[in-house]
Amino acid sequence: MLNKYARAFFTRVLTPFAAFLLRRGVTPDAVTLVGTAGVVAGALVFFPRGEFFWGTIVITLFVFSDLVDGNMARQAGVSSRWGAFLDSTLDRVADGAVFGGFALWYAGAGDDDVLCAVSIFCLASGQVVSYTKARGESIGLPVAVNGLVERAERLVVSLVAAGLAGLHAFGVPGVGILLPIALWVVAVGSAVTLGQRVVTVRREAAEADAGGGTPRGSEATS
Ligand SMILES: CCCCCCCC/C=C\CCCCCCCC(=O)OC[C@H](COP(=O)(O)O[C@@H]1[C@H](O)[C@H](OP(=O)(O)O)[C@@H](O)[C@H](O)[C@H]1O)OC(=O)CCCCCCC/C=C\CCCCCCCC
Ligand SMILES: Nc1ccn([C@@H]2O[C@H](COP(=O)(O)O)[C@@H](O)[C@H]2O)c(=O)n1
Ligand SMILES: [Mg+2]
Ligand SMILES: [Mg+2]
Repeated sequence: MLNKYARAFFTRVLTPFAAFLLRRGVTPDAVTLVGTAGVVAGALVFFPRGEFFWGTIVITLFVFSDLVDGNMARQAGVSSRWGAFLDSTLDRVADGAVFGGFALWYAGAGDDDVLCAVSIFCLASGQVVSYTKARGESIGLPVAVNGLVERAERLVVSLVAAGLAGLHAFGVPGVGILLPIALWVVAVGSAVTLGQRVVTVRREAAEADAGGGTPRGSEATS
């Protein structure tokens, strides 16, 4: 949903900044790499210590690089298969760090086994949700569904909640509950999204197989 409705807005807002970086000789790949490093550092330095406010601020400063890199590549006319691969692969790394950071907090000083497990479920299910699309497309299917909770939703819901929960450290009462709520929402939403994508791939695969088309890709039927 956010990908559909918010992307156009952020493209407009970030285009001048992307153009500025290109003029300074910065490459889209550099933005992809630095952005991912910033998200990973923000998540793994701050979240395991329960410093959710500062962790979220650092991550937010870097996570928008994921919208800037593609914007730069398109403006410069250098969009490439390598860039697409790098972007998607490093998205998985960044997501792993964010939800891994939550899991480390709950496994340590946060001391909550259930929320640790929910965080790990968010991490794993998010990766599988993305994999369904990548694998479906690799065997020549359109995978014409995005589902309830895509990556943008997973990040926005969990980071907004983490940022607000972090205000607890500044004396704001009652905000600590927001992060557990968000993690449960992302976990349930990811499970629903996984179901939506699997059902779609099953239908598309049945239609393609019935049509007698040859599956694309060397491993298509493995
Ligand atoms: C006093 C208050 C304290 C609270 C502070 C909180 C402030 C911070 C709050 C929120 C910040 C969260 C921002 C998160 C933005 C995430 C943007 C982003 O990275 O989106 C990525 C997404 C997908 O990009 P790709 O096409 O490159 O990725 C594909 C995707 O990963 C697929 O995965 P799947 O969906 O299938 O699981 C893969 O299949 C595919 O391989 C991969 O290529 O981009 C979008 O979706 C575009 C829309 C982005 C919408 C962003 C909305 C932001 C909303 C609120 C922003 C709040 C701004 C606050 C600024 C504060 C500054 C300090
Ligand atoms: N280093 C990069 C990063 C991205 N691309 C291209 O942009 C597409 C992703 O666009 P986003 O707006 O989601 O970032 C990606 O599929 C590539 O075509 C690139 O070339 N190099
Ligand atoms: Mg990107
Ligand atoms: Mg990306």
